[in-house]
Amino acid sequence: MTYRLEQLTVRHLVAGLDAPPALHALDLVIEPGEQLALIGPSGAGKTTLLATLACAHKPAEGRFSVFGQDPWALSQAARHRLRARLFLAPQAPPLPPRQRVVTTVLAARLPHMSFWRAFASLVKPVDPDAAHAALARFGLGDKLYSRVDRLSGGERQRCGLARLMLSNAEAFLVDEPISALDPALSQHTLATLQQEASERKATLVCSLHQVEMARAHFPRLVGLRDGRIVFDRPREAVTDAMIAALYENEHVQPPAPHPHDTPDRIAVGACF
Ligand SMILES: Nc1ncnc2c1ncn2[C@@H]1O[C@H](COP(=O)(O)OP(=O)(O)OP(=O)(O)O)[C@@H](O)[C@H]1O
Repeated sequence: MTYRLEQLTVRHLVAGLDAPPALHALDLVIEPGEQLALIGPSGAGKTTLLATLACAHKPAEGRFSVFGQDPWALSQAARHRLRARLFLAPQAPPLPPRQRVVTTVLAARLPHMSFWRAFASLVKPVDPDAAHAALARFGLGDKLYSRVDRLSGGERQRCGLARLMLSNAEAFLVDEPISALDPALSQHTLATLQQEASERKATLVCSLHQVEMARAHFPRLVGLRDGRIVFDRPREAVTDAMIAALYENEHVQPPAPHPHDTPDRIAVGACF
């Protein structure tokens, strides 16, 4: 299996001290090639869970295995090798602003290169065709030689996903990949990610705020709230009532009308 979490609790460090748990006693098993969406309100723990699956957070309690190994029982070098089999795509990828897109995308291959080849590739991209092909899958083929800081937020997000295409990862951990995209691009982007994962038989775990997209695209939905798994079901078994309960009381109240925005005032204003 790809992941096994048993009673896993994760805390962030705040000012050097343990904060209250961001994830509480999670039990989760993810098989190779599975595609699942993490949904839940803001602060539910989706990003923390993805980072934990990427071996970026050491759990405080419980048992955790990736490809049958406990990463935190391994040497640092072995854990590094294990991490190279995983790819975490953050919502806002930290891409070097002054770099060309081609160099940034090809950086996905750095963990698998020798030091000198990696160094040389930073000076002169070694395989621009591969970078172009990966970018083209997200509609960004024409941005190959653009500077990263000239990309829009949505383009930067897709640039991060193009990196994923060039990695050798066996598990894709993708955090809100469509948060900066319009509906048509969102559909295309999710379909591209899912197709790549299927072809490689890679595991795909994707957090989404767009619940209907999650229900439409993913066969398994995991609902998180307050750091706990509220449900973990095939999509057919997830009802509207379960979704409503997951997000209950999470709606932000609309702001009170401004005293000057009364209909009278608007009508008067409209005369000018
Ligand atoms: N670096 C951090 N340091 C301290 N606490 C953190 C840190 N990152 C997240 N948290 C806390 O952990 C909890 C889970 O946050 P997380 O970012 O995982 O939620 P999320 O479901 O991804 O939220 P969103 O949908 O808003 O991105 C929250 O209470 C959050 O305040």
